[in-house]
Amino acid sequence: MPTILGQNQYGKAENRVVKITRDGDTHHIKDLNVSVALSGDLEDVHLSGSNAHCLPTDTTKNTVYAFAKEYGIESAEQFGIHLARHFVTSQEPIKRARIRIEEYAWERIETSEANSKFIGADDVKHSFVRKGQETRVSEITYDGENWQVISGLKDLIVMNSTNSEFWGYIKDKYTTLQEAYDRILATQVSGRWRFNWTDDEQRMPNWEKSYDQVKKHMLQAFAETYSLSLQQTLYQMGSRIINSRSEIDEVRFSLPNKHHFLVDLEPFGLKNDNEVYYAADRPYGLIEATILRDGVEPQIPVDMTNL
Ligand SMILES: O=c1[nH]c(=O)c2[nH]c(=O)[nH]c2[nH]1
Repeated sequence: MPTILGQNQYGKAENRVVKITRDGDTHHIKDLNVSVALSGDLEDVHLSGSNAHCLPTDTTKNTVYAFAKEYGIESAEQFGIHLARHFVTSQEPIKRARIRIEEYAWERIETSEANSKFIGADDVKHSFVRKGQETRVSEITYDGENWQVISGLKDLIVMNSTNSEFWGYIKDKYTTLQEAYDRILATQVSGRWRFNWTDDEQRMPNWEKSYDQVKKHMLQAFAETYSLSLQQTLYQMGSRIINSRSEIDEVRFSLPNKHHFLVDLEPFGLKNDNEVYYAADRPYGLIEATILRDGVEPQIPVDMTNL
């Protein structure tokens, strides 16, 4: 039976591009997920195996990253218009380009009072929390005598666009990681904290206020820590909570290291001055630890995902 080729399109989907614009020590983020779909005179590619009309999907990916550097990302729409026009006007066989973009919005983390005196500003100029609510979780257990209350959150995404280094680690024959003296540090916080309240109904913590304060201290510690590893940042976040909230004795964090790799733009004659990053989703480093008030026994389960 004869067959014909119907509608077809191709391109690289979900190019995760993060552009940091540095205005002195004030940084701005644009964080996009860009999908390219091209169509045109592509019958031969499908029917005869000739790739003479095929602009590789790999090239469409490189174009997204190179354009982020060359033209910047003013808005998703402007960036999409630029890309679509480029593909259609620069390659004869390409007649139509569809650029789909998801944008993730970030807002600045407000600084603590002590730090604002120190830096003379109300927010940390390179620390961001992704917009959109985290999920708040809690687990309450009662055995007829004692209560155990564990609260927490998941999917709180944060980023420092500077003040993060990672070097001085073990190097064996499988180590290829380059030491980093100025990298992006980003994570999706999953945290649980245990209250020391067990039975006194008169002295119950104010759960709502406690949650807001814990989240605030956690974010401030993330923003204000000059990080030599995510492990060190995690410990600072936990101890800031224990030290500022007397109702909490134990904190556990599970922090995926959301890697941002600098894109090599040299092949296109462009210098990437810590501006354009590829935001990888997997694999990721996973850093987990419990921080305890001195003298207390750990009770938060190690595998928090069941919580
Ligand atoms: O903060 C980090 N901690 C690590 O243990 C680690 N390992 C790695 O490859 N990168 C990083 N970053």
